[in-house]
Amino acid sequence: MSFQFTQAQVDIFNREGCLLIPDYLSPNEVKEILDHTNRLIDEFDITTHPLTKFTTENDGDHIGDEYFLKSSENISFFLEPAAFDKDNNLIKSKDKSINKIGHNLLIDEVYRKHTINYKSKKIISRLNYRDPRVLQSMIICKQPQIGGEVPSHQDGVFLYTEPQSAIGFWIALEDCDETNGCLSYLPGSHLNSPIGKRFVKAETGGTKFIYLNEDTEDSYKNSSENYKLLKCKKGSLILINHSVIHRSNLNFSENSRFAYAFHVIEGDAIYDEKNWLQIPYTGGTKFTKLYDV
Ligand SMILES: O=C(O)CCC(=O)C(=O)O
Ligand SMILES: [Fe+2]
Repeated sequence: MSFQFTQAQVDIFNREGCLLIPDYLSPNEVKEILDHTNRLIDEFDITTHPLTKFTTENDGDHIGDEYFLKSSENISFFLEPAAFDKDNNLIKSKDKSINKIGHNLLIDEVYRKHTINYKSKKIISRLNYRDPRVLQSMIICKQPQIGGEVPSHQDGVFLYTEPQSAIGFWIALEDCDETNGCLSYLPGSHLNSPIGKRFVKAETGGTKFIYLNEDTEDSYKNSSENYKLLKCKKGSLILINHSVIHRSNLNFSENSRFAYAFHVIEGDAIYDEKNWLQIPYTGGTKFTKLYDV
């Protein structure tokens, strides 16, 4: 067990808000996740997917909201809007039409073992988490040519705890650079950017934002030359602080940009019922432990 996570890396992460760790996964481990993901995509029946069948008469928004909210407990497939024409016909092959798969991949043994293990335990315990819980897990596809931009944001908006505690583990499954939409971030922005808004369940069903801090909202729009690019090789891990401002560009290359990401929170932080992501369906009251304390 040779994986090291040093105090020097902790210091960079605390200063920058993001940290790149090359070779977190071996080429064989990356291949295992990619092969498995491609198998799931092969088995996925897009013709019966609720979001390919809706028409304006049968309330696609409502079906979409339901499907999204329930994905907290299962393996759901989210489709790339640009894979459809204006009449909602699929214009890309199935494997090129998926935007994201989530949000609880831990029910699958392959994703689970690459999430809960001695390496993530070493990182999270060095960062002084007491009772780390895995809140969500997903494959992000960023398809060639249509994989859209992820606008500037803070993860604490979507994974809101008091005090803030979310941390992203983002693992490149393919090489990433500026042509296929690698991540980029505003160095140190987590140190002076209180969470700008919260993504919550709306009373009427669906989701909405509650605005908290306009200055942070303004700094999301900061000019792109201040963003630092996180170009990396497949197998790299990028840690993302809850408050750091980060984004990714659209993918205008011929290659996809698959990544596996999971987010962890502190189990004893307040996680209230306003948050979009809840686990009412599994009968549990708490998210999965990253490790047994
Ligand atoms: O994969 C991307 O482009 C964005 C990912 C992201 O923002 C995250 O995992 O927090
Ligand atoms: Fe993010």
